[in-house]
Amino acid sequence: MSDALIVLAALAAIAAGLRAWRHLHYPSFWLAIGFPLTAASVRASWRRVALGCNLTKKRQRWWFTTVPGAIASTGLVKVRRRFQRVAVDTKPFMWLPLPTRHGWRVTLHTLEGQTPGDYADAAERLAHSWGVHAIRVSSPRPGRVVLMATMRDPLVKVNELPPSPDLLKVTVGRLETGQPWTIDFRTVPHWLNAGATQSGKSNLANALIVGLAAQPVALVGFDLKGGVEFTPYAPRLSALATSRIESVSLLADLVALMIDRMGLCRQASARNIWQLPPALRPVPVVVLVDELAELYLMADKSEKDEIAKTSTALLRVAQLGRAFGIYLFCCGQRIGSDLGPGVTALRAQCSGRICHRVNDPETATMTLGDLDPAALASARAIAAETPGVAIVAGQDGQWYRARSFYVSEQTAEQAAQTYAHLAPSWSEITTHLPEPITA
Ligand SMILES: Nc1ncnc2c1ncn2[C@@H]1O[C@H](COP(=O)(O)OP(=O)(O)OP(=O)(O)O)[C@@H](O)[C@H]1O
Repeated sequence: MSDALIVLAALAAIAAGLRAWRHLHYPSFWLAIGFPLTAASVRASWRRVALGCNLTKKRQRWWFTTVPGAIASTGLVKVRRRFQRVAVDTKPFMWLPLPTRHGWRVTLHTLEGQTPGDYADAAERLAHSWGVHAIRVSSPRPGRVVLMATMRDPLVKVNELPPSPDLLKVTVGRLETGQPWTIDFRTVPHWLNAGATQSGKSNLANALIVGLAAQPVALVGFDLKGGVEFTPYAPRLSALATSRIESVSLLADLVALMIDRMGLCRQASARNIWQLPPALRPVPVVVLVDELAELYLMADKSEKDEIAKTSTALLRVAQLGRAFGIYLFCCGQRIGSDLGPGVTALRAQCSGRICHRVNDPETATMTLGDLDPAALASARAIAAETPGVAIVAGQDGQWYRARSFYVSEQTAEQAAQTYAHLAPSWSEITTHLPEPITA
């Protein structure tokens, strides 16, 4: 009887302990106990880890060494200790690790002949040596490398979409560093968002619509999936094209609007609309394109002219739109050079790149190819079970693994209804424009 009671009491104590552990505030627990232990072990193991990851260099040092001396009367060889110059393995100097929300970071001084690329190549080996989820490498200035370690994948669960009060700036998710993932059209005006079906492209577009809906911007949609994606958001859209024919005319409007704004800026001696006095400044326009490939696919030769017009107009918007407050966000399952030179030229204009899970290596290469090859490898490794995870490049010239906040169609629809009164009418925006020449 008493044994059973002891077992029960022990089980109750373990259960209570586990509950308390689950409710511990992770960062404070991490700061108080986890981080000091980890930092000590990182510092203690640095020589071995650097040696194992080929990050050391041989340097000549004055060192006490043992050399064979004279033969003693016993017949044994006497050893002598001598101070002499020998080649020793030198590890890069490591500052004290600092705690971050999801792990730690540490600054290193590179050794002669080393580049940040050498550390990026060794990142996976470093992560395995220290038993962490991932190591990311950045270089704040020449001669310095920062290793950022994440202890566990911070993208397994991301929180609710926060409000986005700044104009043309939307926090759409979280980066693997724990920082917010922000799309800021004024910093990076044009974006390519690629991903296979069910990879999370539309979810990201939903997050953008929810973030921008409350802002004084005009939203324009090109929904080449027959309107199924953006029609529910029509109350907040100023214009929506759901077919190639409608796209040709809407793009002609956008080009005419851009030319009109050019004239306005020229008259006011301004280089862009942001230099205009607020009273004269026209409303910024964010153009959302879903299924980019549909704009370029040709079923028969009769569509050739239409495609050429669409392609040229979209490219002009991408080339000149930034200064005149017209921004692009283009989504596509497949963005390959086989779609024609228009796509390749458009891609070159889009400095913001988002690559969700993709089916073909070419789309990943087209989206991220001219970035670090490691970004490409990371994009190919995105699992189907993690929709919304993407490799993101843009703002600061670096690439990151990130995950968008989950935003259901219902939430985006509700935002579109709530802020429908903020949608500028397209006819008002374009009323003073000359008739576009479509022939
Ligand atoms: N960040 C996310 N977190 C959790 N679930 C997500 C996330 N993003 C997308 N999902 C889930 O993945 C599913 C597919 O997402 P979404 O519709 O955005 O994919 P898609 O790439 O637009 O697909 P398609 O090209 O077929 O329209 C959604 O039903 C949603 O439940």
